Amino acid sequence: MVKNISVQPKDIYKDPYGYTYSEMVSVLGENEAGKIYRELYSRSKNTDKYRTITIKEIFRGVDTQKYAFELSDGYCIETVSIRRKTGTTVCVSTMVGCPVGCIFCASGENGFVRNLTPSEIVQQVILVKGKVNRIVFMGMGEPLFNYDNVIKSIHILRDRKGINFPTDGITISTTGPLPQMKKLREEHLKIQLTLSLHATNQRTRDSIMPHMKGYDIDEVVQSVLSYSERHNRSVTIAYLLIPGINDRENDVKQLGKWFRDKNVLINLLQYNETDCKAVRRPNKQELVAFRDKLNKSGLTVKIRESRGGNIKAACGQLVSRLNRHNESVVPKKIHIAGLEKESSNNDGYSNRLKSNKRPYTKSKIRNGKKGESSK
Ligand SMILES: C[S@@+](CC[C@H](N)C(=O)[O-])C[C@H]1O[C@@H](n2cnc3c(N)ncnc32)[C@H](O)[C@@H]1O
Ligand code: SF4
Repeated sequence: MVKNISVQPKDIYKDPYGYTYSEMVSVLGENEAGKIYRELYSRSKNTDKYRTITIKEIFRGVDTQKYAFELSDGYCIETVSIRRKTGTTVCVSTMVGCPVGCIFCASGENGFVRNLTPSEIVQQVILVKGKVNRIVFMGMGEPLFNYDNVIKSIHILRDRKGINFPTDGITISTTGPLPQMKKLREEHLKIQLTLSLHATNQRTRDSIMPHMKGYDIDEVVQSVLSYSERHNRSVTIAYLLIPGINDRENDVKQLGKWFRDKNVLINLLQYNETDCKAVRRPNKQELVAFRDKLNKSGLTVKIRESRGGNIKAACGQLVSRLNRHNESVVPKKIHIAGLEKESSNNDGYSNRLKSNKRPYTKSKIRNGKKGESSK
């Protein structure tokens, strides 16, 4: 039972999109913010206008846990916590679904449903167990397409009167929409930035990241370099190695041309399994060979260690399985630039399965009591 709650729910929830800035700060300043959230939720769960989130299920891996959260309107999101020697990293979601529809990522398979509010983003950090020392915006959704709410959530997390989270420990990973990249460059926020590039020419990028078609690849690259220069810090280029698609000599050459002698780390990603049949996971030798070629052309490269694959918690595997009516959303087949992919239309609703089949079992975590997932 939480004592001394100085702020009543009705005072806090003024904004339908979550707490206002100062109100959120006053809640987090209570030092027991997690408990308070749960208390507020238990008082308010019968009404839809309070945008609290609640743990529906926890999937446990070795050092990785995946949280399925239920939102107040019945949608689900997933969040991952990774335990490291130095502390816990939380990988937060910014949307239900994703409009970008990258062919290799499960998060965009059912299209975009809605943006998360600042409070829904912040609550993911607070409800996760462990001492969080890194927050990465690498869960479901494209953070910069939910720009205002993501920035607001960062202001809340870093507030001195709140949990005072160091901005340095926050990373945004983005596909690089240009207007938002320009805006981000001008923010007084020294966050870490990762650009999900994944290709070295427009045609390839368009075919694997369909919604980014309108953005010139060269300008996207220049915008991340410009962020690096303005803030005098290293940026990361995420490059998902897809054999036969983006692993040619020309790709090595172009990456060298763009990033040699720049303050850039290339992060090579290995495909984590989703339903996409058009992408093959490279083996370790292929990854190492590509890394060596990049190294030879003067680039700093790291192979990203992937965790949580056994509980579908690795990059690109997070999904929102339920719609607002708690029905499964089932992907249908579409064709993108000759590449076959499982996906649905963009509204996220019309492929509802009218059956009662639910991918999640009923919550095993009730009233703070946790249990093993059935997965
Ligand atoms: C899920 S995204 C979320 C952040 C943002 N939407 C983005 O694309 O950068 C985080 C990272 O996971 C990568 N990713 C997506 N699907 C993947 C998969 N199946 N295997 C490995 N990495 C994947 C993305 O390219 C991106 O670099
Ligand atoms: S990789 Fe990122 S942008 Fe692409 S569909 Fe997944 S979440 Fe969206």
